[in-house]
Order: sequence, then C-alpha cells, then structure tokens
Amino acid sequence: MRALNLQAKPLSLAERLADLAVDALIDEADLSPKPALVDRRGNGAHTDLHLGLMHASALSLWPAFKEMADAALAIGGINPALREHIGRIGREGEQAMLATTQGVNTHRGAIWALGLLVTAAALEPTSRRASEVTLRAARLALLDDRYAPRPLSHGAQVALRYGARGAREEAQLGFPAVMQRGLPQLQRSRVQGHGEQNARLDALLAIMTGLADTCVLYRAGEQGLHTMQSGAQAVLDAGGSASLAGRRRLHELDQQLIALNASPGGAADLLAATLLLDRIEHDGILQGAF
Ligand SMILES: CC(C)(COP(=O)(O)OP(=O)(O)OC[C@H]1O[C@@H](n2cnc3c(N)ncnc32)[C@H](O[C@H]2O[C@H](COP(=O)(O)OP(=O)(O)OP(=O)(O)O)[C@@H](O)[C@H]2O)[C@@H]1O)[C@@H](O)C(=O)NCCC(=O)NCCS
Ligand SMILES: Nc1ncnc2[nH]cnc12
Repeated sequence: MRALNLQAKPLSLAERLADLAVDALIDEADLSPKPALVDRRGNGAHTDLHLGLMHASALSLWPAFKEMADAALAIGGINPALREHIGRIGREGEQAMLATTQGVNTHRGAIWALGLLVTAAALEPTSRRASEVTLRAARLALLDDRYAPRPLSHGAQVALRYGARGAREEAQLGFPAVMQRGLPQLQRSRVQGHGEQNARLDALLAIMTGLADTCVLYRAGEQGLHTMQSGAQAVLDAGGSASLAGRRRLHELDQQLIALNASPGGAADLLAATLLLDRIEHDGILQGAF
C-alpha cells in the first residue's frame, strides 16, 4: 500500500503573488478605525458597502491576479502585448468583482494598482525591492492599451472639473503616494514601536495627506479633499494613531469626512498597494517560489 503524500504542493510564483495581493486587500479592509471607510466598525461614508462584501470582492480577484502574474512570466518583457493582455484580465477581474458584489464598485482602483504591481513583480522575481517593482509597474502603465474603453468615469469627470491627477497618473508616476509617503511612514511607525495596526493606520494617513483622491473629489469636491488632507496631517502631527491626541484627531476626521460623504477609497487602495509592496520585498515563501 502506498503512503498518502500529505505534503502540500509548493505554490507557484503567480499563486503566491495572488495570495499576497488578496491578503493585502483583506488587511486593508479589516484595518480599523479608518476614517469614513468600510472597516470592522461599520460602513463609514458608504451605504452600499460592508466588510463582508469587501472580503468577498477581494477573494474574487485572486484568479485575475494569478493570471496577470502568469502573463508576465509567459511574455517576459514590458511591451504592448503584456499591457494589453493584463488590461483584458483587469477588465475581466472587474466583471468578476461586480458579479460578486451585485454591481457595487468595491475594488476598481485596487485591481489597477495591485494588478500592475503583481505583474511587475512577476516580470523579474529576483528584483523585488519596492523601488524596482514600482518602476516596472510605471513603465507598464505608460503603455497604451488599444482595447481599453474610455468611459466618463468618476475619475475622468473630476479630472475635467478640477484638473486632478487620478489612479492612472499615480501609477504612471511610479506610485509617489506609496513610495514617498505610505511606505516610509509604515516603516517609521514600526521602528518607533507603535504596533502594526497603528503603523498601517499611520501609513494610510500619510497617503491621505497629499493624494488627489478622485473618490473624495467626486463625492465632496475640493472642500472634501482639503478636509481629508489637512485632517490626516493633523492626526500625524498630534503623534499618530498610537497616541491619545492622535486618536482624538482621527475620530474627529472620521466624523468630518462622514458628514461630507467623503470616502477616501483611492487612499485605501494605495494602502493595500503599500502592504503588498512591503510583503513582496520581505516574503520568505516568495523567495523560495522560483
Ligand atoms: C485607470 C483606471 C484606474 C481607471 O481610472 P479612472 O480614474 O478613469 O476611473 P475610476 O472609475 O474613477 O476609478 C479609479 C479608482 O482608483 C481609485 N483612486 C481614486 N483616486 C486615486 C488616486 N489619486 N490614486 C490612485 N487610485 C485612486 C479609486 O478606487 C477606489 O474607489 C472606488 C470607489 O470609487 P467610485 O466608483 O468613484 O465610488 P463611489 O464614489 O462610492 O461611487 P458611488 O457609490 O457614488 O456611485 C473603489 O472601488 C476603490 O477601489 C477610484 O475609483 C483603471 O480602472 C482602468 O483603466 N482599468 C481598465 C483595466 C486595465 O487596464 N487594467 C490594467 C491591468 S491591472
Ligand atoms: N475599506 C474601504 N472602504 C471603502 N472603499 C474602499 N475601497 C477600497 N477599500 C475601501
């Protein structure tokens, strides 16, 4: 009689990257208390979202992230063929998300940002530093996708109205909100011993201090954006999420943004991108997956 082989099959590189991306989305959703966003406490400024939906949406995206990483491995270079291939997978991912959420847009911006990062990481698996991965992602984002529809999205509408740079430009510039604000703050707060959850909240706040979040602009205009940016800075100046003064400011910011119906969904996506890049750089399993 043959003994049962109970050893788990090692994950492929694409499977591990998809796991890391979905984990980052779930960790972002769970992180609490986030100002005006869906978290463990409630629905923030949203009437059509809740935590279970955010989790289901994140899980529905696993196949799309894996397929994007597989496409990078198969095509092997930054070129229009890869850009158009992942564009198609991204649009299919959006359909999977909408089918799961019954039409609610939970993670459109996240599919874009994390999809580019997963693809960029798979392209050169030994070059995993955040600065290297975001540079490759930016080069991909700069390429044209002939098949991309150009709807008058919320982002496109506020670009016309306020001249704001949105999700596309953030990626094309190499994710400055992540590289210059989110990741450095995550590391600073960790080093200062603030605890992982507070470090993640501080990273989100640091992203919010400078981002032209098109969700906030669409819902609450320039007043909403100013409230988000200055309020996030005030929390950090008061000592961040780990301090009592910072927590009081954070509570105020939550109330103010909810009153304005201003949900920083773009900043939330970029926090997930920050967590993903941090993991890609340090993940032990990924190191053994190629
Ligand atoms: C290039 C695309 C990202 C399209 O961009 P565009 O700006 O035209 O489209 P939007 O539909 O507005 O989506 C952009 C989403 O990106 C997030 N975001 C916002 N600001 C920024 C920023 N400055 N930097 C980075 N990311 C940002 C944000 O996503 C979150 O918010 C979503 C909810 O938004 P919204 O629908 O406006 O929702 P509500 O206000 O709640 O709506 P109502 O309830 O009022 O109706 C939520 O999903 C978060 O994810 C923006 O929404 C890209 O999507 C694209 O071209 N895709 C095609 C596929 C492709 O090529 N993929 C490539 C491979 S990955
Ligand atoms: N936690 C969250 N709440 C609302 N919108 C989001 N988009 C991405 N993450 C979100």
